[in-house]
Amino acid sequence: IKRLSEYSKIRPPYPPGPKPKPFIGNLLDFPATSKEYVEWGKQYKSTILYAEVLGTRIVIVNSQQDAEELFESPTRARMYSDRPVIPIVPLMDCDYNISIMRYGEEWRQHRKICQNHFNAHAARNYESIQMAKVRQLLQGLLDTPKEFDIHNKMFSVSLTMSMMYGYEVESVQDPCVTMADLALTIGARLSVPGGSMLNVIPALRHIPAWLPGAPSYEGIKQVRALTHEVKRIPMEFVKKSFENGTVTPSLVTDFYERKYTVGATKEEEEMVKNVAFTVYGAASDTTISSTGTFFYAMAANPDVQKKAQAEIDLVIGTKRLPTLADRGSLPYIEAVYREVMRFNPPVPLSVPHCLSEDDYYKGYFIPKGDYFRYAPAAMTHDEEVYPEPFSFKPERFFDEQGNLNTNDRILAYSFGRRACVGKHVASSTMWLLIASILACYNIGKAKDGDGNDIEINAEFDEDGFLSHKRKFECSFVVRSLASQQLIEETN
Ligand code: HEM
Repeated sequence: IKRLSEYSKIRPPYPPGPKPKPFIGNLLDFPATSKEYVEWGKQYKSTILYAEVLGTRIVIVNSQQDAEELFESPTRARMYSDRPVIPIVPLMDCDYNISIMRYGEEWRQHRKICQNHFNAHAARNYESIQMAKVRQLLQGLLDTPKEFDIHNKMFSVSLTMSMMYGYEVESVQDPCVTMADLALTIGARLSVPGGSMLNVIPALRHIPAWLPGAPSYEGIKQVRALTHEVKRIPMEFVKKSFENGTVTPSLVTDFYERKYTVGATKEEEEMVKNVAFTVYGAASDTTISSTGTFFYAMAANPDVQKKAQAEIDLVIGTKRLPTLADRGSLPYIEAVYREVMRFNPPVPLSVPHCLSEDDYYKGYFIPKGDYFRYAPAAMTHDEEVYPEPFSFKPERFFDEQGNLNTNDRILAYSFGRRACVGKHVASSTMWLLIASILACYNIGKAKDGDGNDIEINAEFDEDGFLSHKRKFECSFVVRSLASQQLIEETN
């Protein structure tokens, strides 16, 4: 097709999608939620779709098969691994972030550090921190069960800060947490194509801020100042812990141990810091989202919960908490984990990739420079693959003989060379959390003042990047005195 179109100068069409309006394109009809992509797919009878927003061309893939072909086939993987240039990113001092780096040598070197520290084998090094944080979570749920949302957040951010810096977060009000959250929220809002005029017309940055019509720099300055602090505070902490002899193992402290003994270059130091800063943003909210989905799924599906608890009681008993060594012996818990990640992929519409060369696929033209996104939420709700996709059914991951089936690919971690490099850490964290909470707690509906069940809404909210369970109430009741003692003894 490529040769033919070059020869005839007639190119194949873009994939189907809604007709763009002048200048704004599809800004007004661009889906606000991932469910709408499934509808678009049905409406335009295609698993590959096309839209334009303020001059940015966006291709969206709704099917796993297409995503595997485009992101992973040896002939295409490289072409689909770049990230779009977002002009506002360097102005906010956010170009340290690996997940938005252009595909190239700088990204490759950072990715290598990530792979060395988060591959399947290395991920096991984090088990003692994961266990300690899960136990703190269990204790928090015992002390103030109604505050399960806060415990969820505390678990995720304290785990990440501990793994990266050995930094002990005291509360979700820790300045490092509040500032990072604010920087990520404002930064994400400004980084989308329509988030700032600087993304649409980069040359506007040459207009002095005092001139009428100049773009606003308020948000940019705020993100820059917050990013500076979020980088400074944990590094100060690491420095002090070396001075005071109170260092605990973590990615950054291990690096400095090495630097002070065998030496390391300044470039390596910068890269390790960049990895640690990136992981806070990449790991925290995604884990919070997955845990929120798990809490909801258990409260709304008591039968699933009972089945999972029966398996834990049979295999582990009630005298100890689960460990990662139990993972292979608890297939139903494994299926609950897979179903949590399927039911609500935390990033329902992927981080944008960018095409580095023109491509021709399924008779469509996909030009170089296009934003390329895939919709994991559309894939994990494909009725052909997952019948009754909006029901929470871990049973879908078993074969007819009652063994776990081979569908163990977690689509929420994405495809190809930019796929989540922390997926082994994320997987063990989520598994341990699920097994430990089910071992100790019954999650159920909360009661109102008259003792009636409070119904749980089934809604999830999407902010353009992440999907989170909408706020709901539920109860955490410790399963037995033995469970309570286990929690208290281990804290
Ligand atoms: C449930 C938890 C998690 C989910 C669902 C998740 C999902 C994702 C997704 C969808 C991407 C973008 C992939 C793409 O662009 O195609 C990503 C990138 C990334 N993730 Fe995760 N993630 C999780 C946890 C983690 C953890 C625990 C770490 C680190 C320990 C991590 C580190 C990263 C990094 C560094 C990137 C950027 C990779 C690159 O651009 O080369 N993530 N993740």
